[in-house]
Amino acid sequence: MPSLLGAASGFRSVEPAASPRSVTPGRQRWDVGLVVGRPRTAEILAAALRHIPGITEAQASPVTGGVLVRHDGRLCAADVGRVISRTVARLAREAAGTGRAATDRSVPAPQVDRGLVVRPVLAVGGGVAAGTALVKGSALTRQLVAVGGVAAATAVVLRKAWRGAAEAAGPEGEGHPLLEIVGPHRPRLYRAAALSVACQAAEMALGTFLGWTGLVLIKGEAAPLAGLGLTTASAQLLGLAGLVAAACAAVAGLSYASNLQWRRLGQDIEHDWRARTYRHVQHLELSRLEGERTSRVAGTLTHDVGQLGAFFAGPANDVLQLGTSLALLVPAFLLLAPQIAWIAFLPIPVIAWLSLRHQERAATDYAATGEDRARLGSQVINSLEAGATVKSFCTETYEAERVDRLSDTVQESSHRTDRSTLRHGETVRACTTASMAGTLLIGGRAVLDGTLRFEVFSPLIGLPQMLLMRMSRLGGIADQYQRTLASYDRVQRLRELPVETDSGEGTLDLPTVRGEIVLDEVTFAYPGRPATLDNLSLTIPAGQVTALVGATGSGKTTIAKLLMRFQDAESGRVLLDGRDVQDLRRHALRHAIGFVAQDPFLFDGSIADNIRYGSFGASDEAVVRAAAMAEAHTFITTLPNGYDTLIGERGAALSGGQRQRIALARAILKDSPVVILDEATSAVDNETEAAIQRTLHTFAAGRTMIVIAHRLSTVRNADRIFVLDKGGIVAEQGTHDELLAQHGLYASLWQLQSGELAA
Ligand SMILES: Nc1ncnc2c1ncn2[C@@H]1O[C@H](COP(=O)(O)OP(=O)(O)OP(=O)(O)O)[C@@H](O)[C@H]1O
Repeated sequence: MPSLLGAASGFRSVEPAASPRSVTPGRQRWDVGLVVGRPRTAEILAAALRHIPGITEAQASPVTGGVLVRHDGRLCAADVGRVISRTVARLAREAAGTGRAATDRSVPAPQVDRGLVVRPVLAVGGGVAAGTALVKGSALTRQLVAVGGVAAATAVVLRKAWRGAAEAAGPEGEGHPLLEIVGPHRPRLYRAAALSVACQAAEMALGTFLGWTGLVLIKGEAAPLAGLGLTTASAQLLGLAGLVAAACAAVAGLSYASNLQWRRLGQDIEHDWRARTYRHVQHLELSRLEGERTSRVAGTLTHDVGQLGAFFAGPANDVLQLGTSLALLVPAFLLLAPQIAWIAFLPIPVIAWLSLRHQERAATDYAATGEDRARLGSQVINSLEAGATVKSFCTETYEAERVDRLSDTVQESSHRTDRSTLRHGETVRACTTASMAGTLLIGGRAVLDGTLRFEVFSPLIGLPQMLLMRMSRLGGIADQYQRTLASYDRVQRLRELPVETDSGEGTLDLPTVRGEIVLDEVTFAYPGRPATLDNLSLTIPAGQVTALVGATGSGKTTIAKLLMRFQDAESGRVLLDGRDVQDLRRHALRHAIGFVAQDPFLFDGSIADNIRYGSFGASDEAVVRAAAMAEAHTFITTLPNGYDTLIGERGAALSGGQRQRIALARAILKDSPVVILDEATSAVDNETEAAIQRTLHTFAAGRTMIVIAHRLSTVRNADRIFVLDKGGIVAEQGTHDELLAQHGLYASLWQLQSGELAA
């Protein structure tokens, strides 16, 4: 284990706070305040957790303080919790400073930062020089030293902010998170930036022309215009009218063009990230996808991705305009009125420092608010989807209270964030106002003293005000920046989930697939659960109907999942026509298998669209044929719009049996050599099921069909029946008659069910 001292240097007091955010089988999310803003600490915590046997993956985010841990069956949820708490506590203790050196070789030893030596020397040298200049120098030198001090402070603060954000992007980051967000759209970013700079310059010019106009009215002339040959006051006013009109037009045109570019950039970024992230989500391993809350994933794809674009559509433009104002104004002031430059720009480092501090403090709040919102969204969707269950149990009030409680939590965390954001905004505003007053007073005194000419001071009064007004928006910008980083972190976490990859490149020629399936000593366990299948071996012959029946939870569906590679066996092999399914491309394998799940999913659309799903080129006739085979045609034709009937979300406008028949028709239309029907007709009546079996008899010819069912009448005609018991053990096998003759589990189940039927 590493000594954690190096990572945590710089802590004064550290609370070992670690609280669980969500715990699901095999996966936990925790909030660890200790790592917020401390990338190296986060790195070491993750490395330490990864060392623990049973923990398969650990990530810690220095932006949000979120720690994600995945573990296998060796650790139960409580063990993982204890391990995280203990590790965080140890990290905190070592952070407090034991004086021991880092010992873990897995974590790189801290590099000696040359800057740590050079920077203090420069700072002391600069300080001595500045002090001497202030004591012994002329008035002008003193002013210049003050301006230099302001500029240096600004540079230090901004540099720290930029580096802090870049470090927060993590060691794998290509650069600053904002540049990573922009990605391939940098050309548009540069175009938008150039237009903003031009627009800002035009605005400054406009401000100057207006200042000159005031000067002409008060003093009778503006010296710079006299140099252009405009000697009389009226000629100067006329010239200024033209200049102001031209500057106004330039500002309007450039502002329109730059805003358009920024907005386009925001939309491009949003579209790009959404498309890329959604594509990634579509290719996630099914087990990973099932481990994530749907509403959380949906929230990331909508709200968080939207936030990435929104930052560039608005605040990024503001930052650039601010930068341009600074770049133009600072030299102008230094050149024309160095006496008042320091007071005009004093708020800049102060505001930048305040913004930075606000950003650090708000990071955790934003992450927490985001999580609370995700939980609320998930609960709302769950409650709405469970409408019938809620009403049947009369739990409307209970559900409303659950949402109320979560909403209260969101409200509280939002209040906290809002309070600190507003406090920050108002502090910034107070600083800018104080500076404006200071510029007027000190500049005015300099004019009265005769050390500053009124003609010079007058046009300059308005310009810093423009800048400082803009600076008052820094609070909002820092707020948006923080939200954007938090959103980016959530998007990245989603994109870090592993996608399905093909370990083998094997393809299948569908017409030649016979469909023999062999499970050879297969063992499989879901994360954090005991083994579902324990050394299971069975052979499903090609071209026959094989049934899997048995106790609920005995692993029948799991066998189907292993065959389709929704999950992979821990040991043993699953073979299709003698080839290990892991050597085949997943798409090739899945094209060869038609699957009707226990709870089939129907999309919001027409019946025809749903049957055609996955076989998009199928003709109308083929759709009708498949529906007829699934005994669905008759009920479909009785609907007012027939095959064009819209069935609502998840097929809500159909009965359970009708939904199953649509799903069956979809699998029939796929026309694959292997078909798995997992309780595919459990919701249809006996008569319809008998009819389906008659038609499926023709369909099954030459295919391998696996039928999973609890209702034994569904499987009695199967060529072979496997009776599974708990732990995925084959308790009995044979035909219906053979199994009855064995007087075992199957026979007693049959007696029970046929007795029920007869009763
Ligand atoms: N995604 C999952 N994560 C964790 N455990 C799971 C998951 N899916 C299934 N299980 C567990 O695996 C075991 C086998 O489930 P499976 O669905 O294969 O059983 P089954 O025989 O098809 O049951 P049934 O007849 O009720 O449909 C059960 O104990 C179940 O709780």
